[in-house]
Amino acid sequence: MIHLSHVSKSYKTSTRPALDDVSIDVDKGEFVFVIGPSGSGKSTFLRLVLREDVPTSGQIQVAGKDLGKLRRSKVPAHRRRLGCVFQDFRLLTNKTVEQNVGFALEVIGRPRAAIRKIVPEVLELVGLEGKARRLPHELSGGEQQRVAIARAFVNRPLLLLADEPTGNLDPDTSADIMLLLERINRTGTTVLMATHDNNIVDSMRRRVIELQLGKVVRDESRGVYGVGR
Ligand SMILES: Nc1ncnc2c1ncn2[C@@H]1O[C@H](COP(=O)(O)OP(=O)(O)OP(=O)(O)O)[C@@H](O)[C@H]1O
Repeated sequence: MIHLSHVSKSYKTSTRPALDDVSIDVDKGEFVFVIGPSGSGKSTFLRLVLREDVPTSGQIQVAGKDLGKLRRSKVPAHRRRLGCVFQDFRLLTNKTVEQNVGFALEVIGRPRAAIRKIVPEVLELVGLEGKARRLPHELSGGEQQRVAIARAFVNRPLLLLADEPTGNLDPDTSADIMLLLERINRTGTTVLMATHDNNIVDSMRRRVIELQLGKVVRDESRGVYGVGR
């Protein structure tokens, strides 16, 4: 699903590379945590997979596509095949829950009748039935993240990228969000999640890729966050 081969990324204004000769393979259906201290390159990794930025050297393939060969005009289509969830939810504040989710279908040209059918199904999946008409500010943080997950998942993406999705949530709400991401993973969607949350990583025992100063220092199946961090 994701294949990185000797990928390095240097930002113009930085002295050391944000990613330094990183080679990683993630298979379809895996659930992978990307951990590491602040500045270790986690977000950079996710941004390269999303093709929000390009590597300085090395090759990246996502879902069979070589991103280095992807024409600029095909980048939006590539991004739409992936789902993304962020720490700060990034909902459209003036749109209701159902409009936020429906919008993801509108932009890919799904007919109105299909949108009317699919949106309630996805809202039920994330446990937000009954809240479709609310605006984001009328929801708790955990509910807002559920909307963001519903929006990311409504196109049934092959891959869901989550950058610190529980970063703004309390432990109980975070655990609920993780149950939801697990459920999405069980549908066959590959999940790649950057996190600082040691409790979540330790309780889920999934693959852990640890970055330090832009290098992979650990890649373990059924890993833990690590001692003393
Ligand atoms: N747009 C940018 N321009 C210059 N340097 C950048 C840019 N984005 C990130 N960096 C640098 O690249 C390195 C990796 O940053 P990145 O955001 O990928 O780390 P991270 O592991 O996601 O950190 P955090 O956990 O704090 O989100 C850092 O040294 C950072 O300062």
